[in-house]
Amino acid sequence: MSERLYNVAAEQALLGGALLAPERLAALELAQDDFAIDTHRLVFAALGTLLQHGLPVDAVTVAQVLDERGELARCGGLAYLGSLVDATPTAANIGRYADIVREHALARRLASVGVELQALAANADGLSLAERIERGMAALHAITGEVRGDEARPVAQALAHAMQQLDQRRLHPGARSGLPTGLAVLDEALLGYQRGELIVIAGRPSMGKTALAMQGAEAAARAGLRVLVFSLEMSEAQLGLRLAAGRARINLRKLLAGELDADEAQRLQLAAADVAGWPISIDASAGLSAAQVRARAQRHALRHGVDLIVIDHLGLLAMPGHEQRAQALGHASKAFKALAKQLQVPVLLVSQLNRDSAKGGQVRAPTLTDIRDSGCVEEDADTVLLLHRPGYYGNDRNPGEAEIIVAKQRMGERGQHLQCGWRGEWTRFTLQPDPHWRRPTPQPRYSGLGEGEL
Ligand SMILES: Nc1ncnc2c1ncn2[C@@H]1O[C@H](COP(=O)(O)OP(=O)(O)OP(=O)(O)O)[C@@H](O)[C@H]1O
Repeated sequence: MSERLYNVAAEQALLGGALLAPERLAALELAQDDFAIDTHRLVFAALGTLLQHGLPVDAVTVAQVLDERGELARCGGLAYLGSLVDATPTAANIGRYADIVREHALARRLASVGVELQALAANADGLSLAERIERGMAALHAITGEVRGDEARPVAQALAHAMQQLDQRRLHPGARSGLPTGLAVLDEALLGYQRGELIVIAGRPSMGKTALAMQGAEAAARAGLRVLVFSLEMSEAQLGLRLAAGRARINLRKLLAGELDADEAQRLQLAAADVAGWPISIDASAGLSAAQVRARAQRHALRHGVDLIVIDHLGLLAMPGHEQRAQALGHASKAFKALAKQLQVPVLLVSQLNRDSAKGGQVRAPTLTDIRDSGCVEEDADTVLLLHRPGYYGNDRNPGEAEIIVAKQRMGERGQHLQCGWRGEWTRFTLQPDPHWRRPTPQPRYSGLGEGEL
């Protein structure tokens, strides 16, 4: 074993400190495997037995237990235990010794994951590449979990943390607990997009699902938070342009048609420079499966860190051939919920609802039952937002009116219909519909004038 993977002196000092101040051992939450040296594991186990039975702990009593187990000679006898105590003048630094020992233990675990990764690469089990990557990521995450202390916590500890957060909120009323959504009404209703949650943004085609998700991405990025977008529908360039046009409040169609005036062109330049500085990464690979999205997100999080993930959209994910569609969608939503929890980030999942036929220019607002076609999405999501634009369907409603229906929310009121505005030319939701919108006056019918009279 490489010397970098263990530290004999720290292990000795830790055991010496434990013999001097055994009462401090319990709080250090060490395990036998944390020691690299066999002898030290035996000494630690003997110490634990004495503490468990409430018996006094010192070099002599530990030697006694080791002797009863026939392990004393292997451990260098009472002399070795005495030397551990002698070499440790005080137990004051025992916490630091424990940290060093634990860090080396994690480094050894990392090395063993390395071996596991090599075995996965060799693929003796005949798994798909995506499955092997996912298993590798899971093995690595098991270690990162230990680094961050991500294990079961007593409810008292979890509650103390939550109460602290509530206190902060009481001191700063109006402050969000989650990430900014980019829309004030939504910030208020949800208190922001919450970490660890799967948030589904659903709507019929062209309702502005991508727009709302990207407004959240923009708001997060502008606050310095790192965003990862899986764009299965649009290329990186298209999405980048859309962000810049939205930022500059420029009509995307005019931009694409090369019809910007000098002022707009300058605004676009400035906006593009601004957008280029945002911490947004876009993965626009086509045909990714849910397992691949999850594995890529985990890898990205390890390398660069991430605060928000956007997946646009569920229906475009590649589904494993052997699975029924509903089953595959169910696996996808479960994978994304697990991802949100594991990385402690909000995951915004865009999902398309079936087109509904307009009756007399009116289309009913979507409801939760409309997403039942999408497997267990409704069950797995923490929050479901349904988008509706009554004016989209060519009736006399203002096309700038939009409604965001909070159809599901785990920790808050559901069924709220949030009224806001929509500016199609910027592909953005706004606080209010455009107040200057007027229904176009119907064109006079052809009146039978002769050509010369026009
Ligand atoms: N230049 C423009 N002027 C007016 N409206 C526009 C313009 N560009 C895009 N839009 C509108 O934006 C909407 C599309 O926005 P977005 O892509 O966010 O919706 P979506 O729900 O994600 O769409 P899809 O179902 O196609 O994935 C459409 O209603 C479209 O008409």
